Amino acid sequence: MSLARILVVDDDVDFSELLAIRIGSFGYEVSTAHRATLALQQLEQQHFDLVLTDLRMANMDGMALFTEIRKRFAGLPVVMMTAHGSIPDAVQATQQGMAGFLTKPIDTQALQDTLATCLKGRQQATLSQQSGEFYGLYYQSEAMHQLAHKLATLAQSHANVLIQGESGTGKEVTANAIHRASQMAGGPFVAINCGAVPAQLLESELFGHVKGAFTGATQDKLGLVQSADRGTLFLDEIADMPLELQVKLLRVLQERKVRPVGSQHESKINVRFLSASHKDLWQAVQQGQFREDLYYRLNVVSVTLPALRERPQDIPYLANHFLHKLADKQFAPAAMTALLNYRWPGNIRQLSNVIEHCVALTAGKLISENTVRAALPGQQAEEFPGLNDAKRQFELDYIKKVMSLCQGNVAEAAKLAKRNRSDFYKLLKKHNIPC
Ligand SMILES: Nc1ncnc2c1ncn2[C@@H]1O[C@H](COP(=O)(O)OP(=O)(O)OP(=O)(O)O)[C@@H](O)[C@H]1O
Repeated sequence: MSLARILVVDDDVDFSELLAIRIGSFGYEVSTAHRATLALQQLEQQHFDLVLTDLRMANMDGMALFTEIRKRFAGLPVVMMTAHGSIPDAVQATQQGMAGFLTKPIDTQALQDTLATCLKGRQQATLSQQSGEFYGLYYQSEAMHQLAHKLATLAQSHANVLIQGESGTGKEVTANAIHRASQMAGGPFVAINCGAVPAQLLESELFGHVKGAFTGATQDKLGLVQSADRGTLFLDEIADMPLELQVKLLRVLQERKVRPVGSQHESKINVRFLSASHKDLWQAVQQGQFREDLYYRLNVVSVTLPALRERPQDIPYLANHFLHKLADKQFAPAAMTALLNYRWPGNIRQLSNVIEHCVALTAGKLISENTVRAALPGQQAEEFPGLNDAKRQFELDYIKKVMSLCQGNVAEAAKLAKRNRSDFYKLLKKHNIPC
C-alpha cells in the first residue's frame, strides 16, 4: 500500500516546514500549504489522506477551512492545531466532526498517535480510490470494479446468467443492471421470488392459465414468462423451485415456447433468463434437489457477488451513498471505523437499514460512534456506569490492590488503608473477597 499523504496547513512557514520533517520521519508523505486557500487548491489537484491545520490563520482560519473541506471532500479527516489550546476550541472542533485536536507546542508522541488513529479507518477505506456505478450498482472496491467490467461484457450477449451471493449482496440490483445494459433494455424486467410463492401457485404465476383450468381460475391469466417477452425474467431464489416445475421450466428454456396451465396452445417467447440463489446451486444439484440439466441451462455464465465484509472498501462509499440519499449529515471518523470493523452478515441490505436507523436517531449533522454501535446488533455502546457502580468498582479494585501489596495479610492491609481491622473485614465481606 502507498504511504499515507498528509497536508500540513499553517501560515507560520518555519513551523510548518519543521512539522513536515517530523511527520515525514513517521513514514508519511507530507506537503505544506501556507494559506487555507492554497490548501484547498492542493486538495483539488492531489489526493491526501489527512489534513493537519492550524486554527488561527489570517483570512481563512482553520474552522472555515474545515467547513469547506467537509463540503468538498466529505470524509477526509482534519486534525486541528492551536497555540491557544483552550477547552472551548477543542469542544467546538470535536462537536463539529474534527478527527483530532493538538495543542502547540506539539508533543511528538501525541502527534504520532493522533495521526495513526485518524488514518486507520481512512486507509482501510481507500485501498481503491475510484468509485463506480453500473446501472444502479454502486461500488469502490477492486473486486466490484472487475465484476462491473464482466457485467458490461455479458450484458451484450443473450446468455442466461446465474447470480450467486449471500443474502443482501445485491443479486437483484445486479440482474436489473444487466437488463438495463442489454439490448433488452427497452423491454420489461420482470422479477419473481420462487421461494415466496406457494408451490401450487408458482406454475400458473410463471406460465399463466386459462379460464377453468382449476378451481378459482375464473379468467385467463398471462404468466410472468410471457409478461417478460422481449425483456428479462429474473428468477430469484431459484433453488426453491419445486422439482416438478423445474422440468417444465427446462422445456420452456429449450423450446422457447410457453403453454399456460389448461391451454392447448403454445406461444413463442423471446426472453432472457437471469436467476439467483443465496444457496449453493451446484450443491443442491449434488443433493438431488435441483436438476443438473436445468442448472447448465441457467448457468451459461455465472456471477458471484462477494460478501460486503470481503470488500471493505465498499463500506464507507456505500454508507455515504445511502446517507446522502437520506439527509445532509456525515459520519464522525470513529463512527465510520465502527462501520468498517463490523462483519455485516446481512450485507448491503443491512448496511442500508443501519444508515436509515442512524439518520432517524441523529438530530444534528454528525452521526456519532455511539449511534452507529446502537444500530449494530451485538455492538451496543458500553453503558456508562452510574456513580454508585463506579464507586463500588473503585473500592473493589482498591481493596484487591491493598491485599495484594500486603500479600493477603488483613492486619497490614487494614493499616495501609487507614481503617480499623473490623471495618476492613466488613469491606472484604461486602466484596466477597476471601480472607
Ligand atoms: N452495489 C450496490 N449499490 C447500491 N445499492 C445496493 C448495492 N447492492 C445492494 N444494494 C441495495 O441493497 C439492498 C439489497 O439488494 P438486493 O435485493 O439486490 O440483494 P439480494 O442479494 O438480491 O438479496 P436477497 O438474497 O435477500 O434477495 C437493496 O436495497 C439494494 O438496492
